Amino acid sequence: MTTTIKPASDVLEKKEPAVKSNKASVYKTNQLNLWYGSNHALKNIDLDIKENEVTAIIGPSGCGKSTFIKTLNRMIETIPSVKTSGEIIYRDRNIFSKKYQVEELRTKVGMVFQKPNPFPKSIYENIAYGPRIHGIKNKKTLDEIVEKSLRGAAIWDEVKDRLNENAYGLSGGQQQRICIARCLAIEPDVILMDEPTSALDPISTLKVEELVQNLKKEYSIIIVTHNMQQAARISDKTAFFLNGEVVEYDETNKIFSNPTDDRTEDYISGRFG
Ligand SMILES: Nc1ncnc2c1ncn2[C@@H]1O[C@H](COP(=O)(O)OP(=O)(O)OP(=O)(O)O)[C@@H](O)[C@H]1O
Repeated sequence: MTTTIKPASDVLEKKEPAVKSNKASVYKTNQLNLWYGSNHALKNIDLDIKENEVTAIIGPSGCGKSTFIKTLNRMIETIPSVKTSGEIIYRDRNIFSKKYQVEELRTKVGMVFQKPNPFPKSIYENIAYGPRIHGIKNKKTLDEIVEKSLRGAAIWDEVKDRLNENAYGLSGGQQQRICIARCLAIEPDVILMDEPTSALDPISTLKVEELVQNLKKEYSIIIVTHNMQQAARISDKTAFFLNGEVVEYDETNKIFSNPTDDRTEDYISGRFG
């Protein structure tokens, strides 16, 4: 019997990037580091985040999830002790470049926070506020934007007859969808969500999760969550952060069914965190 010896090129394992996709990138981070004073909170983060997907950021408390997501829209730079190195490329431009105006970035990248934070204004004014700031004054146009945004956030039917009431009179879950509608009103490209359902009851959580799934047809969504079932349910890709590093970044199915790194396995199976 003869044995065929394969050429070395066939035998050597080709090193492929963990996440392959033909979709365009919305964000690419290259060797991103961030320090709060001497605390090295983000370490050499290289992530390629694709458009029209839901990307979940998971990991134990203090691993840098919120820091990372806030860095993506430059919210973090308001903290005086913060220093960064590396690049964040958003649609082909480095957002750390001195020429990049933060206001421009914020029109493209909306953010939804852990606690619903509507303005103490009417439901209508909450949504019309952003477009007004961007110079839209025509009442009919504003009416259309308000309706479209509230429909987009799956809350139109619940509030259409009370648009002039204060948004504070809504439930927490409704307020969070108002905040999402407020975000949609400026027609962003990306929506960043920092634990958007952690203050909500299970039914409101489900509504927001369904909404996120629908929104990815038009937007790219990056969501920080402590809830691993949520990450598994709604995201396409998952990045597992630990001590400021990305341990593993891959298709969500892969991360939750067959992770490559033992630390990912330990975390998702509840052995720590
Ligand atoms: N404003 C700040 N000033 C100084 N250090 C901070 C600040 N915010 C976060 N840190 C530190 O940066 C590290 C990462 O914190 P971060 O809030 O990003 O973690 P996280 O993964 O979002 O945690 P959690 O799940 O508890 O919200 C921690 O060591 C934290 O103490």
